[in-house]
Amino acid sequence: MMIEIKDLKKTYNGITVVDIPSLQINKGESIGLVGNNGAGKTTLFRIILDLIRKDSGEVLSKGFNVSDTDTWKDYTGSYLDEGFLIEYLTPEEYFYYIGSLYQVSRTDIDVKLETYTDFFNGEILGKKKYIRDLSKGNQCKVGVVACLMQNPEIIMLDEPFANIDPSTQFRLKNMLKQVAFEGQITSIVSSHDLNHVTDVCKRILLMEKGLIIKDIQTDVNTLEELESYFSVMK
Ligand SMILES: Nc1ncnc2c1ncn2[C@@H]1O[C@H](COP(=O)(O)OP(=O)(O)OP(=O)(O)O)[C@@H](O)[C@H]1O
Repeated sequence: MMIEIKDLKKTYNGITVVDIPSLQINKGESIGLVGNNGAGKTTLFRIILDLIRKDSGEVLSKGFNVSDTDTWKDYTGSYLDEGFLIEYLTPEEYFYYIGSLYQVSRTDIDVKLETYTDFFNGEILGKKKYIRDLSKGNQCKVGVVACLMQNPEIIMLDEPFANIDPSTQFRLKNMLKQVAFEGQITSIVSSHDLNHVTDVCKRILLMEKGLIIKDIQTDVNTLEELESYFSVMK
């Protein structure tokens, strides 16, 4: 078991924004998290990463409570927003810094960066630009690649497709599919793009008002099922 959630509740001003009595995510699963604006996806991510306080319940990562332990940080790669980057560094400096935290040498970082040449599309490396001066989409690319540089056992990405161009979406999908195919890395990816998540993720969690109202193993009918749910909601 990679992640286990028990009796989790979070409220803001008396309104419940996350309410998950029980959820288990197994090692190697690829999870797509969908739900309309305000459904609670980002809040759930932040609770799993121990970035915000929950009202009750617990999140266990490989059996250990994320609020009481730090070991999960060694194998958890996440990119939720630009706040996860260090904006006064260039992308290279940032990748080396991440490498130094995770015992990955500069040479190994350079070798890995070679494999992202197409993904970066000539706009990230060698530009002597600080991360703060990159476009939002390019910042997202840096954040996603930084996650993968950490040799993580689990990656968590919040709307990674939102600001990236169609070619990069395609490449990111292939990267995530590869990760899912290899089955070594557990992934949780939120998206408003139902095509992307059903294409990439083998299991879809649908959130509405803090609740997980559908938990589906992706099959040929899943896209249609989700589309009909969201069209009813309009
Ligand atoms: N710091 C906060 N104070 C008060 N309410 C908050 C706070 N953070 C989130 N919320 C509320 O919690 C609910 C869930 O928000 P959340 O950002 O988790 O949704 P989401 O599913 O990620 O939405 P989106 O698709 O728009 O990113 C929303 O109603 C939001 O307004």
